[in-house]
Amino acid sequence: MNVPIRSAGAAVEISQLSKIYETRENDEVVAIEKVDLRFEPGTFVAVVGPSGCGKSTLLSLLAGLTSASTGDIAIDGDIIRKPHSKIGVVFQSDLLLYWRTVLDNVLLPIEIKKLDLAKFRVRAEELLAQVGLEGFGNKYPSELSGGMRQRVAICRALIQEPGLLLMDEPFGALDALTREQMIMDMQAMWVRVQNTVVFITHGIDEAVFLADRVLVMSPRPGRIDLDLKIDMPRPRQWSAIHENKEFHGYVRQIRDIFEARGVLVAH
Ligand SMILES: Nc1ncnc2c1ncn2[C@@H]1O[C@H](COP(=O)(O)OP(=O)(O)OP(=O)(O)O)[C@@H](O)[C@H]1O
Repeated sequence: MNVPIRSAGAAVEISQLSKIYETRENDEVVAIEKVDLRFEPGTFVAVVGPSGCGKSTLLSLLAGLTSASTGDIAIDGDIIRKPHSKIGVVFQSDLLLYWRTVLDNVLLPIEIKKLDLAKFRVRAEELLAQVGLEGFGNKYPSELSGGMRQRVAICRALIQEPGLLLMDEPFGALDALTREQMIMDMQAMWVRVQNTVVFITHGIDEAVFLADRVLVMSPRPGRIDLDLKIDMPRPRQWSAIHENKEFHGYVRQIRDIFEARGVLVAH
């Protein structure tokens, strides 16, 4: 029996969310300050902002890996205080276990939760096939390229059909050509799965290319400076995007915010 690939996107409600870290010197670092956001189910949200503005903190709060200082986050009405099966996470580093095969890495969350492995094996194989890794299930991570390993990490995050997929600079460690391919594949994957995605990146171009909404965060303490709706039809073509006037208009708006804030952005 085939396990459906499409997950129902989760609704996300963030209310008055703040995170204050205490340093070893007993100083307080306000990483996120009173953020209110709502993501409709099935929205692709990209988050950009200067280094240290609190992007990873926001993601970690959404993942239930860090506790909030004030406010809360609800996923389909459930308040998140710890990791949740409706949430999948992909980090910059693939974090695969080198002694497990590709298939066993994808199935790791199922094994940990003691769910029916046989049922999820079919889904794992389908997911691998969809990201171009058909027949790679028995390989080990060391036999794969960086881009292939990151695809495996994405399959692992999707294995439980999470309504919310969190991605923290997932293509940041890849070379330029692999990154372009991954951006196109990410679009294709998301069009199929249609879950809610929060995608953190330093790349304004990949944010605008992939997202329905781009959130621009201010320098610390992180607040939302701009909430930009990206109204471009899909599928979007990476090779043609740089000739697209609408694309440039969105990129310009984001750069203007950064420049007004004195944040340097690469050209
Ligand atoms: N565990 C911690 N203890 C103290 N301060 C922290 C801790 N984690 C993060 N910070 C501080 O909180 C702020 C936000 O950090 P965060 O990693 O969320 O930023 P970021 O936008 O993801 O940065 P980058 O783009 O460089 O990855 C920074 O000033 C950072 O030094």
